[in-house]
Formats: sequence, C-alpha cells, structure tokens
Amino acid sequence: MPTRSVKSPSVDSEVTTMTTPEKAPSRTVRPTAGLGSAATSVSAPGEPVMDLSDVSVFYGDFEAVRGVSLPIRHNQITAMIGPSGCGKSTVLRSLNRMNDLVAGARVSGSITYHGQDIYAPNVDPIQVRRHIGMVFQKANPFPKSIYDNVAYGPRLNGVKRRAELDDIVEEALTGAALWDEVKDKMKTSGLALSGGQQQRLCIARAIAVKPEVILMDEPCSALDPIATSKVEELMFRLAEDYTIVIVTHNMQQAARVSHYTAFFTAEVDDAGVRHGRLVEFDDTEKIFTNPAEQRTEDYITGRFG
Ligand SMILES: Nc1ncnc2c1ncn2[C@@H]1O[C@H](COP(=O)(O)OP(=O)(O)OP(=O)(O)O)[C@@H](O)[C@H]1O
Repeated sequence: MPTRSVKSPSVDSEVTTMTTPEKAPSRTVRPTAGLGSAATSVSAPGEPVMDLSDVSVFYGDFEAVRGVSLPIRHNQITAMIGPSGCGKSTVLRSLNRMNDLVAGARVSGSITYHGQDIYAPNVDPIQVRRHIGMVFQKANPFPKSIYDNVAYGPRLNGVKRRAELDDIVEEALTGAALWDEVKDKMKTSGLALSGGQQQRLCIARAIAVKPEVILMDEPCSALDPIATSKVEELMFRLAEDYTIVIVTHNMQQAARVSHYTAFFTAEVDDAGVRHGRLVEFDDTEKIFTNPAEQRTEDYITGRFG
C-alpha cells in the first residue's frame, strides 16, 4: 500500500498511523487544513469515504444537476453513466471542488469526505484536491520531462530531497504500470509518449501526491482498445489502494470495471429546462442485470440515450 505521505509547508501537518483491516499500518504525514480529522480518517473497504446528500449543481441560474444522493465507497470503483448532458462530469467535478474554477458554478446540498463537508468555509479546496485527485478525459502532461511531470505535485508539497523524489517518482510510475516502459527515459518529454502512455503518466502524476480518492473523467475516451484495456487493468489494481470514481460513456467499460454504478439522465421540467437527475445507484451487477427502474433498463439495453 502506498504510504500516504503528503507534506505541505503552508498548512498544519499531523502525524498519524493509517491502517485498514487487510493492510499493514503505514506511518503517514498528511495535511489537514480545514479537513480536520477527515484527512486522517480510515475506512474499511466498502465503507463510504464520501457521501453526497441532495446535491444540486448550478451554473449561474441554470440547475444542471438536481438532488443527487449517493455514497462513494472505500477501495471500490464507482461508475457514473448516462446520456450526454445529464451532468455526470458536473457531479464528478463537484467531488473535489473543480467546479470552483468555473465562474458562476455553485453547489447546494452536502458533499462530505470522512464526514467533513468539503464545501465548509474553513476547508481549503487545494487540500480537498490533494486528497481527491483527478484524471481528465484528454491526457494532459505538462511540457516537461516524464520525471518532472510526476515530481511536480510532490515538489509543490515541499519534497526537495532528490532521493525521496526519486522514490516517489518510481513508486508512482510503477503504480501506474508505466515504470518498465519509461525507466530509461526519465528526461524525455511527457509529450513524446503515446496517448495511452500519456494517460498513465497523468495517473502517475495524480497518485504521486497520494490522494485517497481518484476521479476519472472519461479516461479512455481518447485511447485505442489496447491502451484502454491497459488503463482498465490499471484501475483494478489501483482500487486495491485507492477509491475510484469514473465517468464513462462506455457501458461495457462500466460493467467491466466498476463495483457500483450510478445511472443519470436528464429530465425536462415544466419550463422546458433539462436537469440532470440520478435515476438509480446500485451494485453494478444489479444495474446491468436487474435494474429497479425502467429508464435504467431502457438505457443499458440501448433503447434510449
Ligand atoms: N461550465 C459550464 N457552464 C455552463 N453550463 C455547463 C458547464 N459545464 C456543463 N454545463 C451544462 O451542464 C449540463 C451537464 O453537463 P455535463 O458536462 O456535466 O454532462 P455530462 O453528462 O458529463 O455530458 P457528456 O457525457 O456529454 O460529457 C449540460 O447542460 C451542460 O451544457
């Protein structure tokens, strides 16, 4: 298990011992600013790490998504599926306050991380994103060397010693199943890698700062089938150490990789405005074999969407 050692000179740090039932304890230094004990809490696999309760997300006056409630469970992969525009990415981005970066975006309801409201006034969004990382649809390596891409976050967090950085970079690239392919070209630009390698580099960059939760927004949509299956295999392995939430258009992918599935759709209100709604959240197997809602069945059998 990776030691979740994140250090920031700018925030109060706290030393704690993290343990999960099936894993050895590891000594950990993690920033807590605003997240309080949430930053050091530990969940057993399957327990909720995050909880969404009656979450609505607005862009200005437009309520893009309305009234979403669901848990995000520890060491599990949760997939968000549904037709275009139903608000999957909007909900995903609200989980680590990425929507804060969009002018006019606002969240109502509550989103907690280990019981702490991540939108509480004392919570630093940078700290939230350190615990809840993100991998985007299009691989977006920095125009820097492979090494510097992965070392970027740890350096920002105050890690300076070369030997320590070397270890972090190797561990992250190994965790992202990329080390063997790039270990002899650390100085090569991240942009010189193939699309699939670039996406794994971005995953390495995300895990280098030891988040607990990784949000993935369509991480395979720009990849060919071979690169896609590598990233899917990687997700399985990552779920041993991380909690993953993935937005995907690909229902087969959701069925293959996830433990839980949230099916969203867009409903049109009396004024003719479309709002994203969560139709059903359940075990992936249940959603794909015996969904409770007709709309879910219609979507997964290709009758609409
Ligand atoms: N930055 C933004 N400003 C205004 N409206 C936005 C913004 N981002 C998304 N929306 C709107 O919010 C709604 C939900 O969009 P979102 O991208 O979350 O849906 P999605 O289900 O992820 O779609 P897709 O599958 O096509 O990516 C849409 O009506 C979209 O136009």
